[in-house]
Amino acid sequence: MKYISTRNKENFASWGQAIINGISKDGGLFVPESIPKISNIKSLLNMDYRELAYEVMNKFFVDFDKDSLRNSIDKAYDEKFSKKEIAPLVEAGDLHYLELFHGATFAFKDMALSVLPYLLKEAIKYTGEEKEIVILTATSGDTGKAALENFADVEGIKIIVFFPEDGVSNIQKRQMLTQEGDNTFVVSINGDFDDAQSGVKKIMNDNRFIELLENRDYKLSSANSINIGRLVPQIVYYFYSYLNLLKEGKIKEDEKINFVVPTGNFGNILAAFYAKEMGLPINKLICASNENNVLTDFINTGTYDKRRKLILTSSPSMDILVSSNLERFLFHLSGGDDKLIKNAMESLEKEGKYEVEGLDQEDFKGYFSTEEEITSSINEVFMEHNYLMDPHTAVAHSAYKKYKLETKDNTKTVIVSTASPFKFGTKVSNSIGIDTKDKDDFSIIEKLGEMGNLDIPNAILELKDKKIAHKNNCNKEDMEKMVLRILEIGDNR
Ligand SMILES: N[C@@H](CCOP(=O)(O)O)C(=O)O
Repeated sequence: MKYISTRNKENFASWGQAIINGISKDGGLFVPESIPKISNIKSLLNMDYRELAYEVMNKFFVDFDKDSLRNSIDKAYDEKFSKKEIAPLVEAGDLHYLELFHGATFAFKDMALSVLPYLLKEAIKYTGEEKEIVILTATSGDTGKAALENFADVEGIKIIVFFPEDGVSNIQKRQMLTQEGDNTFVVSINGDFDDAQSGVKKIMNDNRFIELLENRDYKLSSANSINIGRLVPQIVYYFYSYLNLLKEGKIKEDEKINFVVPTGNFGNILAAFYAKEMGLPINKLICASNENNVLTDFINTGTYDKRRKLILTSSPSMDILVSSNLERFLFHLSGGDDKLIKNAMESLEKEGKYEVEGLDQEDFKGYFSTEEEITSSINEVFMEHNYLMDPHTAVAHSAYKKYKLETKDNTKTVIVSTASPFKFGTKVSNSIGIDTKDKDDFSIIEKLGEMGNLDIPNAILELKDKKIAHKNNCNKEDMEKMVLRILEIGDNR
């Protein structure tokens, strides 16, 4: 199977090149030339997470050596995950929560980033790439730590993470700044997530910079969801949760279900779209945003307009105005119209907006949640069902309530639960009535654990005494210089 660029179908890559490059040289994103199908979903019923991951990923990476793929999956989804199911489905009231935060860094990013290092290593073998890989990552909190943790000490790979100095939670920041591993580098930037993400994309498309690095035997790659190697593993848990409902007799064969996905960069919900296209019976995909509601507006009007101020919210992983993966979605929806995508992306770059007409977005619904609504969702679900949600999951819960009110749809619904409440202790605590005034992050978390009757993960408790290992900071304009400094390359251009 070939991977083609959303901005020029003539630019294509093998799975290995697509994973190593992360992004196409024309600035587009790699997509599979056709989305593979799984015709007999029921035949997957008794598979565990690893077996299912193999079935799904093998469809996308067809000429990946089969044993190596199985091996990569087995090594990725092991005891790093604290639940044997890897992605448990928890029932609370009439909803099911697909918990994707039981990996090493307590956010859904572990679902793909625990396997990406293995995929990348295999891609290096497959393509014969000889340069040292330098992974650039932009993060608003969760991706950064998951990428650092999973790539730490991987031979032949360096990882540099850029995060907005004031745009992540205290725990997320501490998780990143205390990261060990000689190949890991963390840089806070004086700017927001969009600055970090556009800075990384700019670097990855700067031919002179790439040449400078290549002359020093470095090759750039990405651990963000612009990399197709991030998206394919995320498709698995949509199948897994559906099959769980089926196995438990909660739905009948072929019965359609809804997923509500809190999303900023549109990667998680795009993975759900791929699952649907592969044949998973999905009714509606409900796209949940926080007050940075560009996606809600786009789904409701067909106009994508980033000309607004980025709002710092209690769900920082979604504080994004340029949602990268929408580009892939539009490409598929338009039947692969690369000209349309190129024009739309140019218009976004130059004018800050684009419009698309006549694309059938029927399967998607979009809603956003305010801070007050997030608070009341966390409170309501805790008081009624004793279930504690993090603010991102609460965004999804609150979006679902609006959907339900508007449509009266009774389809069985899964809320995609993307992070542990302990990463966002203050907001969650305040929402359930814990007084956090003058308390430090760790005493807040302890109280939250008590109230919620939940074990606090050791890796979170240990953050308190861990040494700060990274102190780099730069202006958003100086990200290239920072990369050169980290790689100890002089710039004589
Ligand atoms: N949600 C983000 C922003 C980057 O998203 P990604 O899925 O493209 O890596 C984060 O947690 O950093």
